Amino acid sequence: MSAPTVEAARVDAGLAIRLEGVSLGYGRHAVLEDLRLDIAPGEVLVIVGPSGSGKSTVLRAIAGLLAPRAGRVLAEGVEVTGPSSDRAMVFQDDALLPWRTVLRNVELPLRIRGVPRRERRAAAESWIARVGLAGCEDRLPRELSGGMRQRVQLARSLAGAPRAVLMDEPFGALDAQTRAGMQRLLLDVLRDTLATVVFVTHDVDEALLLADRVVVLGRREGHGDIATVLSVPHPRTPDIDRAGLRARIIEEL
Ligand SMILES: Nc1ncnc2c1ncn2[C@@H]1O[C@H](COP(=O)(O)OP(=O)(O)OP(=O)(O)O)[C@@H](O)[C@H]1O
Repeated sequence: MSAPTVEAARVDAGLAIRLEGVSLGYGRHAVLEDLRLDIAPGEVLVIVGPSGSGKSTVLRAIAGLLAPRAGRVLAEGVEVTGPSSDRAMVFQDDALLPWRTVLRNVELPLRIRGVPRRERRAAAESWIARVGLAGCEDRLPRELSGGMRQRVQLARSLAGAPRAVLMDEPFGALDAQTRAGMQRLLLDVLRDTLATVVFVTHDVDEALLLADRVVVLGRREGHGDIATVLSVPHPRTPDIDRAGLRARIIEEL
């Protein structure tokens, strides 16, 4: 049997993700209960909510890093029981391997998929150029700025052609200008990928800029620790009442 190629690794559809009555927590601490959410293939779904509302916890469950206490997380109808290269994570903290160069970090998901050396090098170089880092292939992560390291993370997560990209405050540590540049870059690269994106942020304006749909995790009176979910439709139409939508999200927080 021949080794898989980049072509074979490329997917032509985003992942459909379903949270079916999912309850999540740590030890005796319940974080969320009976969460129901359908994320459509190719959708950019942004989760906002106050600190501690469980945004990262939901993302971990979708990534297969945290098992639900009740209910199921389904990817394409199949229960998620662990991590998969189909679902790539991008973290706020720098999750690059510090001893590997930019090129070798970006190549990693392709190597894991068994893509032959020459092909994975070409794909990694093309992604590095795509995120504006051509010429930095041989640098180590510590030789890069925070914004550049996030670009490498983005390139690495997309190089493996995942069907879903799960992003946990990826731009949270960046200054305002670098952050705005990364948001533009993300919108640009997402146009060319069919991957489903689940993006966690504190920032309502970032949510409105990136999202097809925004989910607000918020605490409601009488629900104690248990958060509820509110979906705000956000069609990409020029006449959308952004101010009204923003006010509504802030009201729910
Ligand atoms: N590994 C863990 N062990 C125990 N409790 C945890 C763990 N991770 C998170 N928690 C708790 O679960 C709750 C939800 O945390 P989570 O990180 O999902 O919230 P968040 O909305 O992402 O917060 P933030 O915006 O501050 O990152 C919090 O009360 C937190 O203290």
